[in-house]
Amino acid sequence: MAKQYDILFRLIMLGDSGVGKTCMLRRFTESEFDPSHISTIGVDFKMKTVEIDGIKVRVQIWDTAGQERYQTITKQYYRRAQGIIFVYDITSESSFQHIAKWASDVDENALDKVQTILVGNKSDEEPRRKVTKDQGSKLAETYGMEFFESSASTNSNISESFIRVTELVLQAHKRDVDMLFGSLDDYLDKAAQEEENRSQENDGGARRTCTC
Ligand SMILES: Nc1nc2c(ncn2[C@@H]2O[C@H](COP(=O)(O)OP(=O)(O)OP(=O)(O)O)[C@@H](O)[C@H]2O)c(=O)[nH]1
Repeated sequence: MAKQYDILFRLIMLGDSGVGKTCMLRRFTESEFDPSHISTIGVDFKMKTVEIDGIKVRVQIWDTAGQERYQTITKQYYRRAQGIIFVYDITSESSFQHIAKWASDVDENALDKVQTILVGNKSDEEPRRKVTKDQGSKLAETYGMEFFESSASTNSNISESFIRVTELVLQAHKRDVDMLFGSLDDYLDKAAQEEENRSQENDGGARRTCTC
């Protein structure tokens, strides 16, 4: 059977227990909202295919447990993610403060090239708001991330957040994607050129230090 997508990326959702990670994911992948809170145990995942600039991207989205006791397990998934969605709840100041902890865990465990965004969920809960939009946006700026406020309940900014992080991942891996879509000739020419460069370097005895 023909492949239904062109490229696969892994995204991971991180944030305190109860901020709405599972609800956001269900809203995005199944267009559903379930108001009950059944804490995720360890890690769960869902898939969805989105089309960006004519490229069919299959996203595998890992929904992690926010509870502290599962963090040894969840950290093992960080290195395999190309994109991360940090989530806090706009009605919970502590979930917002803990973003610093989630971000530092990612610094220690994730890939250098990983793309991140910050999402303040439950924007429908305006009367119970504890974290202003400005605070969210400033924190995101500090970490060099893009920022969204979303609501899984009213379906506000849910697909926008998931699609944006996928676009960022796609841009960050543009070279691989171009290679995938370039003609075989281009690919072979490039491989031959690289091979030639390598053999010239070896012949000259020159050694280069990779700074990547
Ligand atoms: N008002 C409102 N409630 C929400 C929203 N998203 C989630 N909730 C509620 O918040 C609670 C927790 O949602 P979950 O999605 O289970 O939270 P989680 O972050 O996955 O929690 P863990 O699995 O324990 O890490 C549930 O009772 C949801 O109904 C939202 O956008 N608005």
